[in-house]
Amino acid sequence: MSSMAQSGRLLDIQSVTVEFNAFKALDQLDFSMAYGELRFLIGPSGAGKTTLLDIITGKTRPTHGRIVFDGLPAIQHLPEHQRVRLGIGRKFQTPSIFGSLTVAENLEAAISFRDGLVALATRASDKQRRRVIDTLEQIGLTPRAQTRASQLSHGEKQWLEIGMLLIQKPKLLLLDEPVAGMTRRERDRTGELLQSIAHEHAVLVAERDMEFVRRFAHTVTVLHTGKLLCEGPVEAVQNDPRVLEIYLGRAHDDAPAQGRVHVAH
Ligand SMILES: Nc1ncnc2c1ncn2[C@@H]1O[C@H](COP(=O)(O)OP(=O)(O)OP(=O)(O)O)[C@@H](O)[C@H]1O
Repeated sequence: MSSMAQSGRLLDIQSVTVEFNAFKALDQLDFSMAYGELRFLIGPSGAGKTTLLDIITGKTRPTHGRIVFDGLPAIQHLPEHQRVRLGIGRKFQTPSIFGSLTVAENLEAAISFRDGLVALATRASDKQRRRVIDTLEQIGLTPRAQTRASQLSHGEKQWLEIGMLLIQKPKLLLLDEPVAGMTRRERDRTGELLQSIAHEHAVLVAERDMEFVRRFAHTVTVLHTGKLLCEGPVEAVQNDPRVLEIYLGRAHDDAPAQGRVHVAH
């Protein structure tokens, strides 16, 4: 077992800076996550949340700094597809599912994505079928297994895509605003799903919906101007004077500021 694995750290971002021309979207950022941890990432618009996800997946390369993942000392040099193979999965806001295939067929197709193969033409093995059945159960879409993906509701499409990532067994799952556009009921089910998949997979969620964060987060990291402003349990973070200050006075939907901090559950 590697020393990273022994230390319990899956991801260790060390002093990472991302410059766009002279502008620093991330500024000497240190950030780490443990194996199987569920972490929420918040911060005002432009704080660097998406850029942080981008440097983990390899979409953006850091100007300076190092990224250690699962014991590998310098993954910042690796291209995106190699990071997928290491176990880094990402879900974007717009689902990338195959509308003409059924839910089960989408999951079958996803099994092979991580290895860079297309298995649509090949028949699923018993083991793969078992994985499809288990994943359907996990994402709550067993009754929809034979439904064409194009017929699913917005929330169901999002869960299917999460399932398509889970079936690839990522060590780290990155989600960008997973509950955007969802109904209250769908948001609740998504929160429960995220909590149920953590432990087996580490999950990092960039989120603006503060009510959702308050309900489902344990540990929260707050970014501001590309730096880590504070980190800790959600109750402490939402009352931290530095956090209140960056959101105060902003007529912003994502403000966790006064009067909105203590939302009844
Ligand atoms: N490719 C790019 N070129 C130039 N500037 C960029 C680029 N990508 C991001 N930025 C800038 O970097 C800063 C951080 O952007 P980022 O998208 O990471 O913030 P964010 O916290 O995700 O914001 P939001 O909540 O609005 O999505 C912003 O000021 C943005 O304009």
